[in-house]
Amino acid sequence: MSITIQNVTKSFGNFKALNNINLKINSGELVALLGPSGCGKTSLLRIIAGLEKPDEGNIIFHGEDVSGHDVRDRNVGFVFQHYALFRHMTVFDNVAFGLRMKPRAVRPSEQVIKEKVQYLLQMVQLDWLGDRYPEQLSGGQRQRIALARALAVEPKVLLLDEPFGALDAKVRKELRRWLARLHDEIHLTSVFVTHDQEEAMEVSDRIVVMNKGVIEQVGSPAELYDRPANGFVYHFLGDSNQFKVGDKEILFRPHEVDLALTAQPDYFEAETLDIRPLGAITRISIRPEGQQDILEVELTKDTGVLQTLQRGKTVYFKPKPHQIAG
Ligand SMILES: Nc1ncnc2c1ncn2[C@@H]1O[C@H](COP(=O)(O)OP(=O)(O)OP(=O)(O)O)[C@@H](O)[C@H]1O
Repeated sequence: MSITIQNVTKSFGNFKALNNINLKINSGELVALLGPSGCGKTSLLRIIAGLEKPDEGNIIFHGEDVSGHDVRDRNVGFVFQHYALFRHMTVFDNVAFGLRMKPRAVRPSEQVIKEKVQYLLQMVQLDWLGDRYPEQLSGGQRQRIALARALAVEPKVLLLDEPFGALDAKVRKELRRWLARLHDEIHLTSVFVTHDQEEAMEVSDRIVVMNKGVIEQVGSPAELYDRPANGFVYHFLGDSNQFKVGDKEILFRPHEVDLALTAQPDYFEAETLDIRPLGAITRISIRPEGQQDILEVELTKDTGVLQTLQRGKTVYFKPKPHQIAG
């Protein structure tokens, strides 16, 4: 099921939360809406779902304009960050809920429901938890059950709003890898809201970078990282340094620098402020001669210069600046 978003605009009072959004999401794609708080990600997701009406514009599911359709008729599954499971129901009953609520004419038999719920619980790898109640689960398990519940009614589109936002960093990482693998298996058209660039890069086929109600750029994680359309995308997609050379500012990422212990042509002098081994990489903070701003440099831990580099000592650096289009 492809999704086309056409000229969508939405205001709350005088505030334009979405300004003429156009986007095509291909069938089976996993797309992240990425941007800072308040940029309009959730509003766009709610408009796709039919939970919110745009002031202008259309939502088209696989060639059919669903703009006038109610949320119930759009066949979308949701997982929200705080989308609580029903507390008084077991895990099994939570997942079965949507199927049991179907109109009698299309409702599957209890036997079919049972098989389906078992299958879904296996898919989220929690089939041994069917008899438990939500409060007896960890946060990560609850989110997986919420996903199984969303998938039970065989939605055509899956919408996830910061589904792992409330979890600790390690569980979050595990769950997003698991989600990416699951998506590889079932290929359900999915849209996923996050403000975390690492999450977006790790999970999605394409990323939509949003800012202040508009789309800044759409592309694969590698495209956005290597060829950002503007400074906003560049800064949002990873750590960056700004360095003044004369009256020009150059931008580069921490790994886009060479360090040397002796003066070389095209290298700038700096003071070594800090050296932090972080596992596979070592992060070095340096302050260029005559400047206030501190620059971050990242080298792989076996880089030769690290053998002799010392805090407080002079170092020479050569940025490999990034080209930003536009
Ligand atoms: N129901 C509403 N009434 C008034 N303003 C709203 C409403 N919903 C959203 N907004 C405003 O619209 C803007 C976009 O909100 P939205 O929730 O879409 O942003 P977001 O990118 O999802 O942000 P976050 O990451 O913080 O959830 C925000 O400035 C928000 O305050």
